[in-house]
Amino acid sequence: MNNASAGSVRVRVPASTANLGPGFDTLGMSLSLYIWVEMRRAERTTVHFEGEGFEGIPTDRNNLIYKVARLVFEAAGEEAPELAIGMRSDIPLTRGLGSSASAIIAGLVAANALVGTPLSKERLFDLATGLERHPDNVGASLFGGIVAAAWDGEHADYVRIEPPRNLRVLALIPEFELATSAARAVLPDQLSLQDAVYNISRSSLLTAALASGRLDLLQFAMRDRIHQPYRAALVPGMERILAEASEHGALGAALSGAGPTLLALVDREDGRHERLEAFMQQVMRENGIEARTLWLEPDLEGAVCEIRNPEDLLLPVIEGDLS
Ligand SMILES: Nc1ncnc2c1ncn2[C@@H]1O[C@H](COP(=O)(O)OP(=O)(O)OP(=O)(O)O)[C@@H](O)[C@H]1O
Ligand SMILES: N[C@@H](CCO)C(=O)O
Repeated sequence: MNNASAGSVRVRVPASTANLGPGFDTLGMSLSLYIWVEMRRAERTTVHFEGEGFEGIPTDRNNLIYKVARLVFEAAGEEAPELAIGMRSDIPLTRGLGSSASAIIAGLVAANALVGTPLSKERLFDLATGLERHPDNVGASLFGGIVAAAWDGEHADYVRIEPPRNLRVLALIPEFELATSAARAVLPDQLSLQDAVYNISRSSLLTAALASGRLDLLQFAMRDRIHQPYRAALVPGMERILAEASEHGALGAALSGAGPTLLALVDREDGRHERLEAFMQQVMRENGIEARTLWLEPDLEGAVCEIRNPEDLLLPVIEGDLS
């Protein structure tokens, strides 16, 4: 990711799914949906969006990407400059696919490259986790693959796991938005010892199963008692899909992050993909929810700096820019 003292940088960052069922705030997996962010120093901060879905997102220094870029300049001992920021994204916002985490990672990685890469990936991970408050989505977006991570309030440790080769992902994305803050507000302050043990055992088994390619264990290991049951009322149809997806060919199913997207993990060689997709769509329809499906792969690269193609700039050339 060395892009020392670049005048202008572009990064590509994958979406992610958090929790994978029981691994609440600790397990994440990156997905083959992307945000691209271009950044250069400018006389005045501007944010330029390409594509839809950014209505209401600030286009000045209040933009999330500008704010996180400032942190990098400050950590590198530089005064934060004004920035021209351009972005394009395939990641739907506020749907449980880690849009805020991928934007944070994009801002950090792009700004770091702009200053000459003074901060390590591990330092960027700490900064990102400090902003999101949990390391699951940001870890997966930064490192790619599957990430198991823990945060002590200042520092996040992690292990990256290469996803099993046969793993494919079906995402069922409802039309409605569900803010992470709203989906966290329904969670209880305290848990019983039984529920804590239930989740620790499933989450440990799930991590070991993913690391060793034991896809046969996912159905059992992806069960959860500490967040999905409380969030079920926010996502009509979720309970039935999680309970029955395996009968239609899923290896396991979960609420993606804070929802409302639902995720089924499948074996790419299983012949029941269409049947599973039809089942999940039908349950949503029966609950009066419009939803679309996307077949995705685990992303293996995480955040990468891209060489820009001069014919394919996200940022319009702005008179007076400094590069
Ligand atoms: N590219 C972006 N630029 C600026 N702000 C963004 C961008 N992407 C997301 N955000 C901010 O993040 C918010 C969504 O964050 P939220 O945590 O609620 O959902 P999510 O990250 O999509 O899902 P989850 O965290 O459950 O996976 C948006 O409403 C917006 O304020
Ligand atoms: N682990 C987080 C992911 C959403 O950002 C949650 O489930 O609330």
